[in-house]
Amino acid sequence: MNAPRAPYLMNTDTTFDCAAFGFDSARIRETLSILGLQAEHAKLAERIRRETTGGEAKAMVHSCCIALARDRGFALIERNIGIECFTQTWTLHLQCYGQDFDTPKYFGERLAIAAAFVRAKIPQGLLQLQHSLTQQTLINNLSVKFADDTATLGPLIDCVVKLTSLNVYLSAEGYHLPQIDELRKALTKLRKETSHWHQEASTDQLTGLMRYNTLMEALDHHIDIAHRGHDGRSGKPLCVAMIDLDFFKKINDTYGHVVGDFVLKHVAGRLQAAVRDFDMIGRFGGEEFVIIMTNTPLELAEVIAERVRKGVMDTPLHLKEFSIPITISVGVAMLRSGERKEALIERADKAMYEAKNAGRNRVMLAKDTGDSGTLPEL
Ligand SMILES: Nc1nc2c(ncn2[C@@H]2O[C@H](COP(=O)(O)OP(=O)(O)OP(=O)(O)O)[C@@H](O)[C@H]2O)c(=O)[nH]1
Repeated sequence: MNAPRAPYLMNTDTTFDCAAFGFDSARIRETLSILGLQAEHAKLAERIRRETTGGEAKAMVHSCCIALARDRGFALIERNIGIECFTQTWTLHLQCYGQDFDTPKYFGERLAIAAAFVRAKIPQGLLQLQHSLTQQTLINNLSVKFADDTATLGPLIDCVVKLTSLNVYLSAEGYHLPQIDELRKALTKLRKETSHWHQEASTDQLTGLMRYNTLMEALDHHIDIAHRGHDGRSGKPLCVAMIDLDFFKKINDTYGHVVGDFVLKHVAGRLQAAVRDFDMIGRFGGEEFVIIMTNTPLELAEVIAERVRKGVMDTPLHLKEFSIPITISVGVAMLRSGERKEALIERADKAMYEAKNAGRNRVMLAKDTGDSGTLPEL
């Protein structure tokens, strides 16, 4: 006889797929082996069905239910599952007691029942109590039936205890999966929120570029990498470009502060379009930006800075009837051996002011940078 399906699972989307609960055939075998359940127990279970549960299942469930009803959680079964459904399922399980206990179907159904209990918000203890009452009733019945035949009674009781262990174990596992799923969902949500807040905290609201603090942290980090493992001569080249908009005050004065903000946003976009994917751009403050170029010798940094300058110059901002020409002045400096970020930024800033003094809209290199390709000594 095939094990009938538990009634209160019929209207759910629950499958009896025990693989979904992490039970493949190897784990089923392992579980049975740990619990000491073997082929002989199939025969013993069949005897138990014949002697007791086959004909007395209904009466057994009825007496167990009286005991179970004393538990406060029982009201939840009444409300969320329905007593008839619950007792029907229990009766069916008793009628098929231990049948096919070594099959994925047996495992899947018990795991799914526990999951249905979780969904119905019924405490795990109640399901465990149900198993324990079943065991007790079975042992009582068998003890009465085989009072004079302890040789038969012993293995039957052993079989009941082992099958109860299996059922209790499966109900605990079935309870954990939805709980782990919930935890996983909560964790994913938390991770998303954290990454959102991290993004918010590290991004300049107006331009979408890195904020000053994040930019400086990144610079510190990459300077460490550039210095690390070298003997003062063989570190990886790192360059920074300090960028300042030309006559930005005039733009503000002419078109207003709001348009000035649009210009800053527009320039940020141009900078991003002109650099390489791995270059880092941040807003240094007001109308100043910084590009960090890792693993980049000075000649290459100059080429990139020139591309950035041209990109901004060639793309005026079109806003309503206005076409606002924008230019930038850029100072580029390459990290020297042992140099910290403050000194590096200062040299790039100085070069940028030289670009301003030389007529603006140009790129100037910090003079004392030394040979490109290696970190020059101080
Ligand atoms: N719209 C807008 N303006 C800003 C912002 N931050 C700074 N500014 C303005 O940027 C202008 C910078 O002006 P200055 O430092 O005189 O420099 P400049 O006019 O660009 O001239 P040079 O740098 O010498 O070419 C000031 O008017 C600031 O008010 C901002 O977030 N939005």
